[in-house]
Amino acid sequence: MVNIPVNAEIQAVPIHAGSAQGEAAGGESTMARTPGGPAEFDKIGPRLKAMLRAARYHGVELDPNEFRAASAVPAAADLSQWAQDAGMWSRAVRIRWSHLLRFQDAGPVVLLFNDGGAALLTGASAERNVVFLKSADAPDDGEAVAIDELRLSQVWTGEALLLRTTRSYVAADAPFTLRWLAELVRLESHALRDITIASFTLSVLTILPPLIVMTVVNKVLQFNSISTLVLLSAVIAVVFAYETLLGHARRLIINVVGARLDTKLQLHVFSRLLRLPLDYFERHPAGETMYHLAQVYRIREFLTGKLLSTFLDMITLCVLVPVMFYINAALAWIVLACAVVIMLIILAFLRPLRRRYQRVVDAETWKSAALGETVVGIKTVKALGLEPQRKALWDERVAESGKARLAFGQLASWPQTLVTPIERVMVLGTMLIGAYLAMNDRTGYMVGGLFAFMMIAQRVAQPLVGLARLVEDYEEVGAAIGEAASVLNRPLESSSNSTGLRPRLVGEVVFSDLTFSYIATKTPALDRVSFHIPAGSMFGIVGRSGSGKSTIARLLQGINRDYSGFLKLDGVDLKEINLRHLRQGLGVVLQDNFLFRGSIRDNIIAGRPGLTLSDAMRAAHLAGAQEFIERMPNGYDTYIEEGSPNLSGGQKQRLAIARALIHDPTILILDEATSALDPESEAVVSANLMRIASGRTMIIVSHRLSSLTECDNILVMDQGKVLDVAPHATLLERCALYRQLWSQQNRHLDGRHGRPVAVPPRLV
Ligand SMILES: Nc1ncnc2c1ncn2[C@@H]1O[C@H](COP(=O)(O)OP(=O)(O)OP(=O)(O)O)[C@@H](O)[C@H]1O
Repeated sequence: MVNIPVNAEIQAVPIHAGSAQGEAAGGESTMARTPGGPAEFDKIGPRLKAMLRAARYHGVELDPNEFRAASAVPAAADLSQWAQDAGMWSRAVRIRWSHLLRFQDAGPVVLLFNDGGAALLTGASAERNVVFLKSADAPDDGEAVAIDELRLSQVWTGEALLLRTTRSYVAADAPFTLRWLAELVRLESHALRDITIASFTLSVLTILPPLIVMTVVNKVLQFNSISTLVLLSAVIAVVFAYETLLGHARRLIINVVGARLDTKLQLHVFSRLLRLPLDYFERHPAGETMYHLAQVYRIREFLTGKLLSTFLDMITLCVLVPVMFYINAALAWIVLACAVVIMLIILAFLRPLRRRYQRVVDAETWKSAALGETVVGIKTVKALGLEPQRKALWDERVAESGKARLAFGQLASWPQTLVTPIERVMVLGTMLIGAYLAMNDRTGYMVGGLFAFMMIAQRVAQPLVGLARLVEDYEEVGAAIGEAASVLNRPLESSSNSTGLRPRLVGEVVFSDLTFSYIATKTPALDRVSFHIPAGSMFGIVGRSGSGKSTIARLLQGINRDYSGFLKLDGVDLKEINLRHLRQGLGVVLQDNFLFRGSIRDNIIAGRPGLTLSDAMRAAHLAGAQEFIERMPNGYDTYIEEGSPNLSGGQKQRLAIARALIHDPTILILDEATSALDPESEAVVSANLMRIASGRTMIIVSHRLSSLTECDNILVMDQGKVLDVAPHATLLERCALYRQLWSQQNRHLDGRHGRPVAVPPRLV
């Protein structure tokens, strides 16, 4: 690693050969991949450190756990990708000394060193011919060291990483609006420029055939000029060949632009969807969300289809309209007048059409919600024989949407009906008037001109009508943008995944005077709740149904953050902690856990980087799942379908526990995780609880008091308030509600219905 002495003027830079290599290889790659354990600043290698500091200067907190290295020593490209993934603008560049001298007041630039180290370039002085470097380890207020070209060249690879916050609207946090879409299109300006040039050229070429026809009629036919005919044939052949090639190239570019826009839109939509708060998904049916998001495809089709083709048609118009006036001004005015009338008709229908279309959107939303709900709840539908009711609901929703579509279609056909005769007048009317004018023309040139005009008028009519229709289509797309925005523009879970503190988590939890109410509820779910969970302890939460147990677990996961009072994790306010960092330190097992389609191994690893089969086996062993997995035909490669129908409830639950344990979380929350298990499965999980708990804070929410007796402390909740916190034995003595719950659950073991005699299961 290159050590840059603090408070030193120009001096030799000592190099500890190999040390950084080792640190980078050992420190970065293992830390970056260590399951769960948040990488600590001190333990990561110099290149990551330098990047963290440079990003911090721009207000962005990079996460070392998200760094993906292709090689042991982090390469410039990987580092740059890391910053880009966090939403920053970053480039890995190879630059010369003379360029370094230009970084006088820019933000820090990361310079990579030959030995795997790195430093921050914080400024430069062209007069003194030095740059100012700071070691990645130097304190924030430490002075930078002036280094000259010779000394830097001994250690520097010539590579630098430039970073800044992105200024583009096409950023992950930007709202989904027309402006955002326009910016998305603008980013394709090179391709659009090429398309425009090609279209303009093609438009110019379209003038030639009518002019040639005019010449053939006026000159060749009238004067029998064979040589002119031959020349015109040659021109036509060249024009056609050129037109064909250019048309092909234009289609190719349009295709590429379309695919790129499509990809960007889809990536953006999905990344925003994932960052919506859980609250949103709890309040909106899955079908509704999916329908709204499906509207994004209509927007994309509009952008790359109608909008683009109308834009190209406009180029054609700009070229053809002057030619039309050149050939015959009177006829040209007739065409323009017709176009204006068409435009007025379509504009008159816009408002009523918008209203009817809104009804279609509403009906479709309800229809999709019913479909989604039925698919998600199909087990309940079948079990309770609710098919007729669901069918009746579906029939009703389909009828409503059919009615709305019919009403819209009927109204939408009116402008079409009114526009068609005017379109005909535009073409045929001009022909008749043109023929009349030609008959009275004494020059003899009018006939050829009329042919040419007819050919051009046909080409002009289409774009003019298309332009009018674009306004109508825009209404629909405006509605589609509104629908997609109604999902995508909700407040996100955190302003950005790249902000917030990333403290080292130990597992101490403190609730102090915390009050929380769910939206649109009157009574608080938690009312001035205060308690303390020491790091590494086992903490139980009990209480009647609705007393606020799961709400405590939700707040700990940062699902809801709008509470009053304090919730601190290792002394840091939870609201200040980076959400992704927080959840990486947590493991959560719920009563009903969703397993994804894929192998058992994939489900346990759940796509976390750097984890292998042996990590999955270790977690499965800890969760008591190893034995049944090994008995399965394909062991860890056994395929699980969506919703895991081929696993029992107990097996599913143990897999979920293994999945929560694989990244070695600092805090493990079991929210009614064993409540629905059969006694045998529960016994297996309980038997492993102590082993699972070792080295971490365990929070167990449970109705079954017998599974909490080994806890260091048990919190008794009632109607959102803390009733008591104490170990099992103490609670039995002093907490009436706890005693009552205990005796209710163990009545069968105690004939006297009084003092508990049940022996809780031993946890081993
Ligand atoms: N998403 C939500 N939106 C609105 N209110 C909610 C929501 N979740 C819970 N509540 C309300 O908050 C209160 C506490 O609920 P919570 O789920 O925390 O209780 P609990 O003790 O875990 O209950 P149970 O043991 O039945 O799971 C209840 O009155 C419940 O109706």
